[in-house]
Amino acid sequence: MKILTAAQTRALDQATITEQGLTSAQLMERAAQALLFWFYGQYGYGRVPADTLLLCGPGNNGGDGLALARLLHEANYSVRVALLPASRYSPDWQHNRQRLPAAVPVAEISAGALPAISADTVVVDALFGTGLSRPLAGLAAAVVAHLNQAQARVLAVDIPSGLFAEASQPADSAVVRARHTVSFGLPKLAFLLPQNAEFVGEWQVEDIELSPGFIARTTTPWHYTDAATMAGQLPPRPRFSHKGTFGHALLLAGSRGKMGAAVLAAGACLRGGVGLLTAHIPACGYDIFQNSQPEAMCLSDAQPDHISELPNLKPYQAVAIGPGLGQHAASSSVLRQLLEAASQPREKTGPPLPLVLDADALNLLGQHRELLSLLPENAVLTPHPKEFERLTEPARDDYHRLELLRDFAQQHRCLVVLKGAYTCLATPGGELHFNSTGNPGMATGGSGDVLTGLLLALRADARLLPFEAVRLAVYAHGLAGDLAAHETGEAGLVAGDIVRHLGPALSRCSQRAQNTK
Ligand SMILES: NC(=O)C1=CN([C@@H]2O[C@H](COP(=O)(O)OP(=O)(O)OC[C@H]3O[C@@H](n4cnc5c(N)ncnc54)[C@H](OP(=O)(O)O)[C@@H]3O)[C@@H](O)[C@H]2O)[C@H](O)CC1
Ligand SMILES: [K+]
Repeated sequence: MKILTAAQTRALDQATITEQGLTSAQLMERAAQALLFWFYGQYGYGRVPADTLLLCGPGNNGGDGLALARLLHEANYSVRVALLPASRYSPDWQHNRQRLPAAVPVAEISAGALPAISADTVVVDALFGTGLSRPLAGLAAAVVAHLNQAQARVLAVDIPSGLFAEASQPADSAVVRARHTVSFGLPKLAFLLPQNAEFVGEWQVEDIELSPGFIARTTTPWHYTDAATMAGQLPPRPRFSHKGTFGHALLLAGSRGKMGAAVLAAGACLRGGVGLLTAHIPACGYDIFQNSQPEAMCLSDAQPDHISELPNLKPYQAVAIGPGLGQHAASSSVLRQLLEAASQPREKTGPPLPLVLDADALNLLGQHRELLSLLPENAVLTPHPKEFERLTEPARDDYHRLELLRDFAQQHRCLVVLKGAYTCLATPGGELHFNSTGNPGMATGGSGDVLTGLLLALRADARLLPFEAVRLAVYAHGLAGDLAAHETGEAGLVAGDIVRHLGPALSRCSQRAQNTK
């Protein structure tokens, strides 16, 4: 699914109207119907809230609010409308103002007459949408402050008022703190950034049949990976396949006290469908590893507590390094040797050896930035924001972090998985793909090691292109976490639960699953 700018969204509106032979008021009616269904979903037919207040601005966002007020009134909700005065109202606002039944109370907001809002009022925030052209000030800001103070349940129409769709607003500007946001057609970039979570609340996108042709023609760096994107992305295993078909992966992981990271990554790699897995681990971990991962082969390092040797890379189709590695100088030297070896083309024309770098491998890269120039094309890096900062610089805000991320992936021609609530995959071509799966239960030790193992398995599978493999791994990892949380709850979820659910998660992304549905 694409994510468009506010300006592109306006053009999308126009294209939809033209292509489908609609009036703009008819498109607005679709938006209002979608909002009505949200109310039905929340309150059913019999349990309507005692007091629903619609705050309506002067543009089409306010027009949506006015249309919704009519529909709610017709559905026997007790509604009242408060209008923000302006010198100009959009034509569709005027149309819906006229259609509002006289029985619905309407008041004009003024500084001395802010609408009454109690904690029991359900408030629809239809003040400003994607037409916001500057931070809120004056009366509009006063209304928002008044609303936020009331702690009422707020539904934002399209986007919380005062929030820009794809840029930061000044730190102290007024923005509605919504509990729910119902948006139309496509998600907005703003919804995916942690700095906006307090405003956006729970969000959902409702289909109002916006022009698919226009969306397909429109270019954007931002994408949202959802179930529809991922259906059929994992190719079926051919009947006459053998373990060599799916690649032999090498995992360099573990140090004294951190062998669990190696075990979890290995478990994920095996559940990710790899043909063969060899783990190279410090000698202290040999029994631990062999006992817990009998399906994997194990190479023991000469050093008891950390990795100091790079095995011969010839047998392997992909290598991951980092989980539980530690930051010993000898392990740093192994990382350097690995990068040097991987940056040489394997065969004369073939692609470089697929690499996955995680955890301490990233910290070591941050300490030795000269190594960045050795990264082979399409190397996969999986930093969380702090690790990413060590590779680049502190970000001013979440939008700036996205710029740094995009630049880094383009400059080093690598695939960067910036981990978070909406994990963002940056490609060498400058695209940013936000992931939709996952839950806060996955914010627990070992969860990243599981992702590394799964990435290793899918990068070893030569049937998948580098970007496809990484996007699939990120999505399936989050989905496995979601499936696991159904059983354990979020608090009770541990990384091993994610490993156990990788199989079902991957099969939801497989072609066979799609065909049999
Ligand atoms: N496909 C869709 O997404 C659909 C969206 N719909 C809804 O339409 C809005 C966008 O409507 P638009 O009229 O473009 O914009 P707004 O309603 O957000 O507001 C525009 C008016 O507000 C003024 N404005 C802007 N910023 C401020 C501010 N800081 N303070 C005061 N006034 C402001 C602006 O005036 P200008 O001076 O900037 O010209 C306009 O008067 C979208 O969000 C959806 O809710 C459709 O209904 C269906 C399809
Ligand atoms: K709004």
